[in-house]
Amino acid sequence: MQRPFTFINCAMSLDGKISTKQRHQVKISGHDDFMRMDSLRSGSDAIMVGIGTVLADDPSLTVKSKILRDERVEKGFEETPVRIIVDSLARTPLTSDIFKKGQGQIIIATSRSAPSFRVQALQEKATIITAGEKKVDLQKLALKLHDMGIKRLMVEGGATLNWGLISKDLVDEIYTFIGNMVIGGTGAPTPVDGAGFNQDELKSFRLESAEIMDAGIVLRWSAERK
Ligand SMILES: NC(=O)C1=CN([C@@H]2O[C@H](COP(=O)(O)OP(=O)(O)OC[C@H]3O[C@@H](n4cnc5c(N)ncnc54)[C@H](O)[C@@H]3O)[C@@H](O)[C@H]2O)C=CC1
Ligand SMILES: Nc1nc(O)c(N)c(N[C@@H]2O[C@H](COP(=O)(O)O)[C@@H](O)[C@H]2O)n1
Repeated sequence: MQRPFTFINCAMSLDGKISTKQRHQVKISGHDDFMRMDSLRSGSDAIMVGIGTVLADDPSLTVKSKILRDERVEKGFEETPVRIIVDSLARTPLTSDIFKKGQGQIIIATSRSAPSFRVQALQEKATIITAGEKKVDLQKLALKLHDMGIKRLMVEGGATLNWGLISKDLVDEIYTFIGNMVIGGTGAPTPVDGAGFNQDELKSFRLESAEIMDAGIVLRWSAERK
């Protein structure tokens, strides 16, 4: 299957949470880790998030460094990589920051269950890709994105989308920044939530590097294929 090279970047607390139990955003990364993330964004054809992250954090997903934006333009790319929201029911608010900041293509991936009036409203602002019946079929979406020229895809969560991609073997690398705070809370999201694997189904990743950064550490993992 021809699909983009796909990597997840996430930041978690030392107890393995990516936001509070109320899904409030926490500044886990420090300055250097945000710069590392910005550089990963800049080097990607597209950045993907789930609708849960849009509703919780309202990210813009733009490249923040002007130097990196200028470098992209010099190489003939848009300042902002393509931004993709995985949004089965087309719930993306029309007032989202993603529509206000940055430029370039925005893709909303929906399923056939999305109400047509919502899809029509979003069509004014984004390219709509329909894949799957009840929820977005991530394998089909990956194929379509590859056909559209997206060869390097950065995924910025959240917990449910990460599970959807990893459980379908669609992830090649994971960057995990581990920060120095404890968030706690039984219901607080972790880097990968969803249904979870059974004991005999676990996916393995190989540790490629570990670097002390800010008040924490960043790990790079690559998928071990069976
Ligand atoms: N610290 C960090 O690095 C980050 C933390 N976050 C946190 O993650 C939380 C949001 O995570 P979630 O609520 O889990 O939402 P999410 O961002 O993972 O979006 C999940 C939604 O994606 C949609 N989806 C459609 N098709 C899917 C499929 N086949 N598989 C999986 N999902 C599919 C569904 O509507 C699902 O509800 C927020 O609290 C946010 O702050 C988000 C990004 C980065
Ligand atoms: N890498 C990272 N470190 C943290 O400490 C975070 N809180 C997050 N959160 C995610 O970062 C994105 C913000 O994007 P914009 O600055 O609005 O472009 C968004 O995806 C958050 O969920 N990430």
